[in-house]
Amino acid sequence: MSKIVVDNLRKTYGETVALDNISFEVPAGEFVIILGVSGSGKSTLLRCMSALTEPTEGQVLVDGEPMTQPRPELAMIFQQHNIVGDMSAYSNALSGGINRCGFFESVLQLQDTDEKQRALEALDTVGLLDEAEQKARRMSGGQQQRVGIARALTQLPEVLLADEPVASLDPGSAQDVMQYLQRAANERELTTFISLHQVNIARKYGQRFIGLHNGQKVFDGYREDLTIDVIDEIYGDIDTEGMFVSDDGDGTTPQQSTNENRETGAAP
Ligand SMILES: Nc1ncnc2c1ncn2[C@@H]1O[C@H](COP(=O)(O)OP(=O)(O)OP(=O)(O)O)[C@@H](O)[C@H]1O
Repeated sequence: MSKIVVDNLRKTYGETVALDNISFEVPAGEFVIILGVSGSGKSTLLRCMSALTEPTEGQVLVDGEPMTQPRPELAMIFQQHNIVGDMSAYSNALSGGINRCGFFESVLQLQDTDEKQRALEALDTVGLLDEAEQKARRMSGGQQQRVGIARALTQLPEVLLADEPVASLDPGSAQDVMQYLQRAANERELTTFISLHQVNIARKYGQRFIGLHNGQKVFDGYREDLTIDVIDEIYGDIDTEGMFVSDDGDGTTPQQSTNENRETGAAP
């Protein structure tokens, strides 16, 4: 588990201000959702946190250490999961340990038993142990994303950063992937950051929420504070109606219940 400090992070691309002096602290083990519309700066924030992108100003500290280059303790999961289709789920998961063994050792799968055990445990965490030998390209989009999560877990990270991990999935697969991310974070006590644009999924799984709008942090709080007014501020002029429509199990949308709760004064 690692504590994260984001300190006055600013990133510009020419005239475009992708991140505008973002600061927050996240204690070890928290499950954080970064919310915002396309272009609000979510990917840039995650990329700066993992040192894949160099900030223009400011810094990210992991347990007090500035992030100046990518480190294996921080694993990144992408929307397009970047797994190798011709390799099995197991081989993809095993490749997450490449930082601990040499390139050729990894390509030739000469890892030791511990490494192989880690890959199998990671597949187990994401519910794919029975599919370990399945070629990744024969798997569904949701399963492929879970292979991507297993590969990240084999890295043995302390921090998991997932950039829109469910954006290209159908609603059912999106819920599955979120459940497995939550399970992985809980079982392995990971500090977790997931960027999403779907409010309903964010509310269902998030513990803490950071809202970005035009590169600025407009919200930082917990579920009970994520009111409809806050959501309006994060999403601006965009109609959020469609972002709430999904299977949450009780037949009401979070937007409805938030409105109802506001009227009755109850917590959402
Ligand atoms: N490499 C880059 N070069 C130039 N501009 C960029 C680059 N990366 C991001 N931007 C700009 O920075 C702003 C924030 O982009 P970013 O991708 O971080 O947003 P986002 O919320 O992740 O959006 P999306 O969900 O569409 O990826 C946007 O205006 C985007 O066009």
